[in-house]
Amino acid sequence: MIEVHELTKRYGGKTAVDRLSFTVRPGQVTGFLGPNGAGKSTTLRMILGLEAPAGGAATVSGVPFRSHSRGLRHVGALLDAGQVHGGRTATAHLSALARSNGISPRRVEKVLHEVGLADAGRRRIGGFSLGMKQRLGVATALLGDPPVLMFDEPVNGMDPEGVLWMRRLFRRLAAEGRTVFLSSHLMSEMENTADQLVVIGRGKLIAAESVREFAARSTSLGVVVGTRQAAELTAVLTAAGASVEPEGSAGAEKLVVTGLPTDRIAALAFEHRILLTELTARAPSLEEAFMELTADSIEYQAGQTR
Ligand SMILES: Nc1ncnc2c1ncn2[C@@H]1O[C@H](COP(=O)(O)OP(=O)(O)OP(=O)(O)O)[C@@H](O)[C@H]1O
Repeated sequence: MIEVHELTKRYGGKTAVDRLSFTVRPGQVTGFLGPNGAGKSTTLRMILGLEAPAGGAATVSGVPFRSHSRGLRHVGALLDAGQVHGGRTATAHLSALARSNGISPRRVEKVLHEVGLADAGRRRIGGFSLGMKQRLGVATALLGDPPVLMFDEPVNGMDPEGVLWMRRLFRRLAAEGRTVFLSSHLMSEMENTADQLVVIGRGKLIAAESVREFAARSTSLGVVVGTRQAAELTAVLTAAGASVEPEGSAGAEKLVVTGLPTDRIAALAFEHRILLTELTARAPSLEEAFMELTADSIEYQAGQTR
């Protein structure tokens, strides 16, 4: 469990994280979402005690991270995969961490195998691709078999096969009862992976809820109705209070109806003996819901000066 309470961080006059509070529970994958510069990395660094907050506090399994001796056995984190000593081999890197955290050296082979780097253990990290460095970062996070895992933009630089592998890994780690917290600026990365979402913008909490609740928040984009009796149906639906627009060109056989639910549209069509060829509620994608919700908190937008 990760608990963040009123966490605040300022850089000069700028508040990067603003009285942020949320809880990340075990047994689930929780996505940490926000546009670029929202304060995700800063929050993760404060949870890990790598930066001191200006206010508030964060605990991991009930205590501040710094109070955990042999930290890797309590929290595994992948923050910046590029930040490893390039001259060392993967095995040497992991072995040194295992020693200083009181972890059995046998874990090194095991985690290298787990992340698909079993054959690369003797190679120098400096020659690794970005995707391999991400895998090594995951191996480091898993080394101490910790109950809490945090990953900052983990799929950056991974190929599609690697992304799929990571998704499965996150799901499995959560199914094992661990707390799994992943940051991303892309909703599409969370859509098939996360159970819960913590969404922030400009350092402030925007939403903390399940993916399903998040999707339900966004306003419906209307119902697409197909019929060969478009004029007749338009008159009936308009009389019932809906607004009706032809989809695409005027005179089309598809209409976009807002202001009435699908079952009411179907009932009215049935009553007036109008045959429908399609009846589809247009739900916005999670990506659209995310963009709608964070639109006011984007720092840098193309074509706009602030
Ligand atoms: N060391 C620093 N000194 C000054 N400002 C900083 C520092 N680190 C972060 N910031 C600022 O704090 C804000 C939050 O940055 P942070 O990296 O936490 O955002 P993020 O959500 O992780 O973004 P991204 O998705 O781009 O990584 C940004 O405006 C950033 O410019």
